[in-house]
Amino acid sequence: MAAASASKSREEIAGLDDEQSGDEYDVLVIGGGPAGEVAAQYAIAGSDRTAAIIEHELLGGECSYWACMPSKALLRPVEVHAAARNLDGIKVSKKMLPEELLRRRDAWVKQYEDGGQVGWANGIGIDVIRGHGVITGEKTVAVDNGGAGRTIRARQAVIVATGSTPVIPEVFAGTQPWSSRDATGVREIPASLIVVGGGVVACEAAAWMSALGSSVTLLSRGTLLGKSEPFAGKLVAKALTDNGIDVRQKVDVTEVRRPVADDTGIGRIHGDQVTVIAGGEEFTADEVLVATGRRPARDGIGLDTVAEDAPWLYAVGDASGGPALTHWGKYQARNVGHLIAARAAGKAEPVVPENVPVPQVVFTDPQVASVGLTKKEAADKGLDTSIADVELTGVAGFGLLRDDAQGRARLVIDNATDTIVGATFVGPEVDELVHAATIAIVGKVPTSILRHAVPSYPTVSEVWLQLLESLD
Ligand SMILES: Cc1cc2nc3c(=O)[nH]c(=O)nc-3n(C[C@H](O)[C@H](O)[C@H](O)COP(=O)(O)OP(=O)(O)OC[C@H]3O[C@@H](n4cnc5c(N)ncnc54)[C@H](O)[C@@H]3O)c2cc1C
Ligand SMILES: NC(=O)c1ccc[n+]([C@@H]2O[C@H](COP(=O)([O-])OP(=O)(O)OC[C@H]3O[C@@H](n4cnc5c(N)ncnc54)[C@H](O)[C@@H]3O)[C@@H](O)[C@H]2O)c1
Repeated sequence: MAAASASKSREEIAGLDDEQSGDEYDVLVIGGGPAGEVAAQYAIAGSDRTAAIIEHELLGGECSYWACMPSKALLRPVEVHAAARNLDGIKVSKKMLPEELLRRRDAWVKQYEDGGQVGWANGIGIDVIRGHGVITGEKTVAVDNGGAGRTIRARQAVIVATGSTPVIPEVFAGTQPWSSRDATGVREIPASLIVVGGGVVACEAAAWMSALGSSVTLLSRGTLLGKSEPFAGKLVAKALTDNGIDVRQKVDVTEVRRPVADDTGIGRIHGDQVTVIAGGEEFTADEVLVATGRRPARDGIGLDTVAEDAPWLYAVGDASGGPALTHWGKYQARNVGHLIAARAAGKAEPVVPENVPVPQVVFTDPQVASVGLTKKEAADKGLDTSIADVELTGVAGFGLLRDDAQGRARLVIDNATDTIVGATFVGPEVDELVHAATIAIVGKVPTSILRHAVPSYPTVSEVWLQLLESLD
């Protein structure tokens, strides 16, 4: 499943097959993750324009096979198990079933086959071209598929949707640590695992690897989920610790030692025991997962051959450098697709509002569901705000969810407009709560009006009543 050879030079790729260099599409997309797929779809929808997606691995991208889908397929049973273990009237075994969990993961990643996605693309008139795409000049992309190769021209637009790659700090050089692909694609469950990082991948992966039976130590340079409201990281750290994970915060990794093995296949243990020195202490484990962020995959795709502001060149998804989230990439892709379609049809360009808030759900237990600005981000922007804080335990519907339910919610309100600019909910199953806040922010609904949005009893949404009344 490795990428088609990227080792040929751009000149070699460009000259691979002159016979096929007459290929043309209206829209060419490099990278078939969720953002690339949606951009292609919207760019040609309802027209006779043509589009092709160039993909060097699996159509569907990181999200479908190595990120969102497998991680959530693994985390959902963990959450349901915790809920069932904490509900009077239900008795369940303390044990999870690791082999069954991995089978569920395999089903959700379609056994790492992309036939379904290719069928979808072809069904809506998008061609899928296998190979590694490199921009070689104006509106021109060379495709290296390890064989003849092709040079393809775009009549209207080239969209870069190449995703992102993990950032591995220098201290891990030569130690072949696990990346998020190994954690989501786990085949050999290490008896002990060190997770380095305190962001979303680190927290989620610590949770599912612990449920699979690994003894997990999490080493975070800062506090957990440092980009969120501080209470989110605190509640998640407490829950991970209560579940037997050794959480160390504010420790820096200064040294890593490990003899590596020949077999470093995805999800296999990559070598002998690893020793990590962090915060002056020595930690030893069977494997180490590095989850220290990602960067846009923009190297080696020929962007240096063209002006980045060329009017025919677009970027969507993680490759754009915006928030690295599937739903955000798809939102960008819908906007870019609509824009390309409008330009092709000579119609007015669609208007995209400014400051659209970014939502995110971290699928730990408790979950962290947030949108827009944190209290600190609002203060940094110079906004005069009011803060509504509520313990979710005071909400009847929340208490009914499970006997151990703990959580907290916060609204950040801009006093100048009396509208919400940020919201965070932390607790089990709060994921669906956040969209109400997203709608309130996008709709700029004043809190005086929101008071007339009556939540049903006894649902968790009653937290909205308490949040708004706490402002009085
Ligand atoms: C472990 C993990 C869990 C995550 N969970 C969530 C989640 O729950 N919710 C969420 O919103 N986000 C989640 N994310 C983030 C999400 O996966 C990304 O934001 C999303 O995949 C970005 O989509 P994309 O289309 O921009 O890029 P990708 O999904 O990375 O797709 C890019 C595609 O381009 C291809 N490609 C790259 N270069 C070339 C080239 N030169 N030629 C041809 N093809 C190329 C790649 O093979 C790939 O298929 C998670 C990330 C990780 C790591
Ligand atoms: N549920 C979701 O929405 C979801 C799930 C997983 C990933 N993602 C997205 O994928 C992207 C990547 O996730 P991530 O967790 O890798 O990144 P992140 O940016 O969320 O977290 C990176 C973590 O690594 C730490 N770090 C950075 N450099 C370090 C270094 N040199 N040494 C030690 N620690 C270091 C940071 O302090 C931070 O805690 C994010 O944008 C995230 O939002 C989303």
